[in-house]
Formats: sequence, C-alpha cells, structure tokens
Amino acid sequence: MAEIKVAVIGASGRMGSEAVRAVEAAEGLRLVGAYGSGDELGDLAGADVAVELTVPAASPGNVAHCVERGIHVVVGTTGWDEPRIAALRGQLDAAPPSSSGTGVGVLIAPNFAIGALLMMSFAAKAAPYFESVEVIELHHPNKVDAPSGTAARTAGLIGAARDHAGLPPVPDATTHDPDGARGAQLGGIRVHSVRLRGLVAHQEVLFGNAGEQLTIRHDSFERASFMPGVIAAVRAVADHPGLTVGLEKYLGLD
Ligand SMILES: NC(=O)c1ccc[n+]([C@@H]2O[C@H](COP(=O)([O-])OP(=O)(O)OC[C@H]3O[C@@H](n4cnc5c(N)ncnc54)[C@H](O)[C@@H]3O)[C@@H](O)[C@H]2O)c1
Ligand SMILES: O=C(O)C1=N[C@H](C(=O)O)CCC1
Repeated sequence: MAEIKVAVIGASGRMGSEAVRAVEAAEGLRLVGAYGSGDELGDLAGADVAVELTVPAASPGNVAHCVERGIHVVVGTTGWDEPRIAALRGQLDAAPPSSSGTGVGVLIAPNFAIGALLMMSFAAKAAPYFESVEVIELHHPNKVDAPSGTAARTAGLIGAARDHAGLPPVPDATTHDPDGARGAQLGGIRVHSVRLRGLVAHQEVLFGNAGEQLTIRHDSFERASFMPGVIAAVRAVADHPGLTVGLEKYLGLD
C-alpha cells in the first residue's frame, strides 16, 4: 500500500497534538504538515489527507480549503449542523479530483472512540423499546461547545429510531421551567450538558419504561481512546468519496 501523506490542522490543541503523535507512530502514514491558528494552510505540504481538529468557528473554512484542493479530510471538530453540512455537500460537488484521481472524501466523525460508536449504536437499537429517554453528556470544562457533537448525534439517531417505530413524544408534564432546567431539546430528545474539572468525555443514555431502566454509558478517560479511530479514518477516507457522517459507516458498525 502506498504511503499516505497526512497534515494535521489544529496541531497544538489537545486532540491535534495527540493526533500528530499517532500519525507519526502509524505504519504507512507520514506527517507532512502540522498547522495551528493563524498558519497559512496553502497546499498543506502536498498532503493526501488532512485531519481537522480545531473549533466549530474555524472548521468549515478549513475543510472547504482542503476540498477545493482535492485533499481528503477527516474532521473531528464538532458543530457541524445541517446548514454547514449542506454547504459542504455543494463544495464536494464542485471539488477537483484527489491526488489519486478519485473523488474527494470527507468524514465528519462526532466521536472516534470505538466504545462511543458502540454506545450510539446500542442506543439506536434500544430506542424503539422505551417510552422515555434522556441523554447526559459530561465533559472537561475547557470544551467550547454544548451540547457535545456525540450527544447531538446520539439524539438524532434515537429520534430517527423512535420516529421509524411510530413512537409518540417522550412523556414530560413540565409546563414551568423558566431557567431551562430540563436541558436542551434536540429532535424531541432532552440533552443535558455537564462541564466538570477532571472529566475528559463521557455520556450516559437513560431509557425508562414503567418499572425498569436501561443505562448505556461510555467513558473516554484519555484522548488516546480516540486515536485508533483517527488512524483508521485516515487510512479509509480516500476509499469513500463524498461526505460520510459517522466513523461507524467506515467500520461497518452502523
Ligand atoms: N471526534 C472526536 O472523537 C473528538 C474528540 C475530542 C474532541 N473533539 C473535537 O475536536 C475539536 C478540538 O478539540 P480540542 O479539545 O483538541 O480543542 P483545543 O481547544 O485543545 O484545540 C483546538 C486547536 O485548534 C486551534 N485552532 C483554532 N482555529 C484554528 C484555525 N483556523 N486553524 C488551525 N488551528 C486552529 C486552536 O489554536 C487550538 O490549538 C473540538 O471541536 C472537539 O469537540 C472531537
Ligand atoms: O473533548 C471534546 O471536546 C470532545 N468532543 C467531541 C464531542 O463533542 O462529542 C467528542 C468527545 C470529546
């Protein structure tokens, strides 16, 4: 297999610095560029694949820059809502071919950890069987976005599974909540965001029926937990032209 040239955007950050080390240690991958805030991206030093790990405000611009140059992108940055995704689809339609002559591939991965992918898959599987469900995501206090990308994705999967099963809305008698104590509502699913010193990235999905509860919990204790997924995505993105949302699609876990 030919060597894959990789650039990391957001290379000084918590995830980016870990990704730099993981790429350097991975067989068949060569780190050709590491970019931080304010750096000129240019042609990304001839990279075949860019790993984008920055902030929601910068990510769409960075991804567009890569796509316009035929560079595949693995995106870990959160904040990719529907309007942003629609704009990216348009950019992909107009993209030049990649260095290998194939269509450009972009993966948006709300979570790279294998356990988190399974947690989301299990939650989608359980969703049709429970009357009530709520998502609690818990992260380090330096995180700038809420709810987490993982929680938004989980709520979307659960909502779709409930709709498909013809379930009614989640029961909730609340009529007075002036301070937003019931959390955010994403597609009809309540999501609660905790920010606590000492945490990394954690999520619980609570399902309830009369007389029983199912809790599905995932914990990332270290950012090392994300790196096998980042490397797998870098290796696979060129084989998946166009936009893919969710690493589970590459791994056959969906
Ligand atoms: N998909 C996953 O599994 C996963 C896991 C952890 C974090 N994340 C997400 O990854 C993103 C980064 O998280 P983090 O904890 O590393 O954040 P961080 O704040 O530690 O790092 C972000 C870095 O991006 C840099 N940056 C900002 N604008 C930039 C630009 N225009 N060009 C280049 N660099 C720029 C910042 O200077 C900083 O070094 C967040 O959106 C987070 O939610 C995703
Ligand atoms: O630390 C973060 O920030 C994380 N962001 C992603 C999210 O928002 O879901 C993945 C988990 C860690």
